[in-house]
Amino acid sequence: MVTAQTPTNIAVIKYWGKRDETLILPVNDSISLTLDPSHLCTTTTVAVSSAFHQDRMWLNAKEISLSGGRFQSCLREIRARACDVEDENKGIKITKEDWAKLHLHIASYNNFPTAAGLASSAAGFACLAYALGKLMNVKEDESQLSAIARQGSGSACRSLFGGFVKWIMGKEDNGSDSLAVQLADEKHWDDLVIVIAVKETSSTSGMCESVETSLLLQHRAKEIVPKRILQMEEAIKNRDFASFSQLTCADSNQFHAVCLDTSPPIFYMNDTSHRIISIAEKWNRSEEAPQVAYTFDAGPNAVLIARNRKAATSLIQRLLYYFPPNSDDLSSYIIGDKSIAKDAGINGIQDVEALPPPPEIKDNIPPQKYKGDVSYFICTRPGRGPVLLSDNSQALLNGETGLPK
Ligand SMILES: Nc1ncnc2c1ncn2[C@@H]1O[C@H](COP(=O)(O)OP(=O)(O)OP(=O)(O)O)[C@@H](O)[C@H]1O
Ligand SMILES: C[C@@](O)(CCOP(=O)(O)OP(=O)(O)O)CC(=O)O
Repeated sequence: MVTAQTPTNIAVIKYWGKRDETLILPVNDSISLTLDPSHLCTTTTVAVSSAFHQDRMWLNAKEISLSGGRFQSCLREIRARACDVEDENKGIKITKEDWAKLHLHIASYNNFPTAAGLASSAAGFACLAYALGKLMNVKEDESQLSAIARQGSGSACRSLFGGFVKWIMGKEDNGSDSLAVQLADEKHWDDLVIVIAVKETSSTSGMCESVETSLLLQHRAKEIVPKRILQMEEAIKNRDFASFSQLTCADSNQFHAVCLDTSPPIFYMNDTSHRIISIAEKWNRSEEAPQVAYTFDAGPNAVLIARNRKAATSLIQRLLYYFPPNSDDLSSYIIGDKSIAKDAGINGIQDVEALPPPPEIKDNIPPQKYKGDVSYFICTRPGRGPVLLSDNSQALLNGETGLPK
């Protein structure tokens, strides 16, 4: 039995469009930032036993079917790379050939909402590939494992590493060169603070329709992204926040423009998303240098990246000014790293009510507030890649029965 923990990630140069739907091969490279797994992560336990009669999986304590093509691809690919496992003390001997006949039990838990626009599929499939790789003594490195996670969900391949990660689209038809590499680890640019404004919605993907109908997508993949990838790599290398912010915002906006250019058009952002963009743009323009970058995936949640802690405290003040909570319970309104709100002088609802309008609001009429339009905020930072949890008390399967605890 093996238990692993894997982070989620947010793309700053987006993946949108596949050239192969089954292998999940993209039409362009993408770059992401891995988020701290102490705030958003998947934990997965995988177990093997000759007493198991079939492959079974439990997600968030409910049994789910493994018959889908994406799960089957991951299981097939990992089994094909399994090696001998021998542990004399535990009396375990499994040969390379045995793995094809043995069945698996898998239990996984996301410490954040599943299928709500927070990239559970990314953390989930990365954790599955990583945990199975360890269980089956797969000798390949994280990049090779990323090519397996990719077949579960494209963005999952980028969760095999911490820090900044690039998914290289690759050229081969069989997908062997479509994998993730680390650009810089999580310590390289650890001033950054991430605030996610969450409005939970179920996610639907219109990626396939975009590929079929959007001319802008073709132009983006061919002409825009290749240059942006180079500029983004340079910005990350130099910790150049002005370029990083400009590229991140422009790429998110272009991805949503592609969605609008799809037939029928796809709208992922809502009024709150648009308001957050305006707040960030207005604030950035009022300062000498950009303080915050924004990016949105296939849903309305805003992912805001502040240049440092000081900017993050100013950001949280602005966000709470415009989007005060519906209830007086701040502890469930700001989750994750609560120290940012404390630094911003926000200890209770009275501090939110006392916040002055942001200085960039020039006219004397206080701007409108949008109470309750954000469900909650998650404060986090750049995070590390997958790890094994060796303490058996953290396992999600019972070692005796092989069933969820
Ligand atoms: N821990 C997990 N282990 C394995 N698979 C998972 C896990 N969590 C989620 N998934 C898979 O991902 C699917 C949800 O992916 P979906 O893309 O709908 O939502 P999301 O990734 O949470 O949000 P979004 O893609 O909009 O950011 C689940 O139905 C399941 O198949
Ligand atoms: C908008 C995105 O978040 C798209 C992510 O798409 P998925 O990885 O969820 O799609 P599949 O490969 O079909 O599983 C941008 C990104 O993460 O790069």
